[in-house]
Amino acid sequence: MEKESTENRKQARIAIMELANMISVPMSLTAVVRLNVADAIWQGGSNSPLTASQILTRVLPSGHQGDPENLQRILRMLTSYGVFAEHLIKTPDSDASERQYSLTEVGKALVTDSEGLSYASFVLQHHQDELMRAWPLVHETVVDPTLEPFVKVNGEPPYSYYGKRPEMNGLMVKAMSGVSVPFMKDFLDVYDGFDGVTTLVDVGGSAGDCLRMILKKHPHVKEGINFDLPEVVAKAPIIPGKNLLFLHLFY
Ligand SMILES: C[S@@+](CC[C@H](N)C(=O)[O-])C[C@H]1O[C@@H](n2cnc3c(N)ncnc32)[C@H](O)[C@@H]1O
Repeated sequence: MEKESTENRKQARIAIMELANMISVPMSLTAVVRLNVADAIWQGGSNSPLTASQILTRVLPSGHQGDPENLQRILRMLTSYGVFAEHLIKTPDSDASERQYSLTEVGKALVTDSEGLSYASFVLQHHQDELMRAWPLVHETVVDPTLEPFVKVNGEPPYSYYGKRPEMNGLMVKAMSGVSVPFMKDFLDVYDGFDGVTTLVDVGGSAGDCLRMILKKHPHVKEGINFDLPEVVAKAPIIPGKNLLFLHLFY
């Protein structure tokens, strides 16, 4: 075995500490989403680097100063994971520099677009209390796989649980739209597999975004069927001029 004092061994110990503390990364991401930092920096496309104090003046109600030092700690953490770019700017009246932050391509995914969508809802959806409470039980799936952790802590499977809670159901639908709409835009630019299709079924189609976009791009598809759960299709908008069916499975 290698000697305890080798550089490799030291690096390995640091790696374990980093892994043990990994939760700080997604939780910091959730913090900036809750504070709406990405929209505050983006401001219609300017993406001008801002200090933590300047960001706070944009995200907090007037009269609330907040704690720029704590925000800066979160921003620095996420800078090391490529969400923000950090700029060291010399302050005019001293030799000191101040830290300013803009959005990287990764950070821009959190900016609300013209359709009110972004990846922010996906972040929030994944970090709701009900899901977070299930994570400490992952090891139990090895010992007894009959009940998934979510069911153990919440009493029923995720989708039926969401269905009874309009807020969770709405967040799930919004998270899916935020992820799928930009994906489908790129996908439809290159995919030609819908030629000859007249009826299309989207199984688990959520609010019907993918179906809506396909039907718009391919008018020869006359009928779309969004096959999803009752609470989900209830939130799906109608597509004018198209024969769109909303079906659901009772389980
Ligand atoms: C990960 S989401 C995918 C959403 C959508 N396809 C998209 O890409 O945006 C999975 C979808 O499956 C649906 N689903 C889950 N269980 C279902 C069931 N038993 N019958 C029909 N749909 C179901 C959920 O409501 C949800 O909309």
